[in-house]
Amino acid sequence: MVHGHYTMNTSILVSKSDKIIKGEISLPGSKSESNRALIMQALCKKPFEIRNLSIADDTVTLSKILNVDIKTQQTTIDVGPAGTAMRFLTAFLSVTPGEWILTGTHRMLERPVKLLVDALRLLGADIEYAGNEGFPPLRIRGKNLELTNEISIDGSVSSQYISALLMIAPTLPKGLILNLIGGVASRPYIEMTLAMMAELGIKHDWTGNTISISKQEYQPNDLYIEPDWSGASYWYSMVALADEADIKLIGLKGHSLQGDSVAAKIMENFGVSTEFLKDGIRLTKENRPISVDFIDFEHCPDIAQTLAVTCAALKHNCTFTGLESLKIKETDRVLALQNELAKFGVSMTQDELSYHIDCDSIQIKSDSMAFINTYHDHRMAMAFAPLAITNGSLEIEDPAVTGKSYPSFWEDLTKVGFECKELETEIRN
Ligand SMILES: O=C(O)C1=C[C@@H](OP(=O)(O)O)[C@@H](O)[C@H](O)C1
Ligand SMILES: C=C(OP(=O)(O)O)C(=O)O
Repeated sequence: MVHGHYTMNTSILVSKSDKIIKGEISLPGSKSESNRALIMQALCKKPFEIRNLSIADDTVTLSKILNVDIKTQQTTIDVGPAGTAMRFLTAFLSVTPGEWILTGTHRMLERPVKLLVDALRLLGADIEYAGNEGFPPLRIRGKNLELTNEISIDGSVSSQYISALLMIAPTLPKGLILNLIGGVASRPYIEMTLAMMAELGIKHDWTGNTISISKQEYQPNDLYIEPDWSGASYWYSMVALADEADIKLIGLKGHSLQGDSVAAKIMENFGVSTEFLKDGIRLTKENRPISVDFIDFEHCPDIAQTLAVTCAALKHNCTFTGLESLKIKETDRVLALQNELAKFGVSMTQDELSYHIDCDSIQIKSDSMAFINTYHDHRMAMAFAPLAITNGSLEIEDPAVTGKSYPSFWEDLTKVGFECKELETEIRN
């Protein structure tokens, strides 16, 4: 069985002998909801429980930081590759007494935090760059933030900066008035933050571009974490690529806090029907022509790779927009997609803010054996894996990378008839 502990120098051979997928899958809890719940639990003076907390590496890391490292006053806090942990902790540690160095993986030190640091400094935070200006590592001295209660932030780069500020807002001496300028990217994630805060009694007002939160105490209330819709997107892709499919994803709901639940609507265009059941959702395949040639990912950036590979596998030309934030995630995801799709003769060309997936020179053949590089990005591995259905098999670099959000991914593939064989190889770059 393929599960869990891979070394860096492995790849995985994923094969599928037919185009039929059937089974029941229990996805991990949402990492976004989990990481918010953990921060709010740490900010709440009274205890409460979090049920179905994600098993994602990023969540395990954040939980250990909050429950062990900070409580034992460790100076160096290492978030690894977890972007939400980095951004949420930048704000959290700014109001937590102590002196902290906040750092992460090599890639984390290339992911910008300047807009968030500038905003926190305006509030009175003591943060210095311990490496390059604008990037982690950060030296943070936690204190009361008393300079002002009204600031502006550019909302077009990452919603994580805004979520980070909002979660500490009720604990600030005069609350927070946050003006969003320059647009709002990944908006559903901000709505998720506010909705989860509301579950813990925190009121807010969002009028126009201004979110106001007065000083309030988080009220304890047990939280339930819904399964991960971003992880569900790979199952939608598999169903879209199959000739025959019947997949139940346990626990998912139609009305979700997760913006990536829009996958159900987008994937309808690729012949995937979603039936909402009491205890989950059921995906089935209808063989009909694809009915979409333009998709905007501004508010669901994490499923862009899934859709790019789905289009490539189905030889469907499509235009994507809203990919700006992909360049500052686990890797430059646009570049990574361009490189890996090119291996199949699929191009992804930019025209101002649009990207065209062009499959006219495609070479996906059942006898060709592709090797997919994953660039330390869980979503590269998971987005390409469904291609085993149309390609017969493919080899994917560094299977352990999926642990960031979905550690049981390969094991779940084997449940629906994929063969996943771990291979010892040198990582090919
Ligand atoms: O707040 C969150 O949980 C997230 C917000 C999004 O980031 P951006 O707001 O930077 O797009 C998303 O891509 C990330 O995976 C999780
Ligand atoms: C972008 C992601 O995560 P983060 O920004 O939290 O590292 C992701 O999971 O796709």
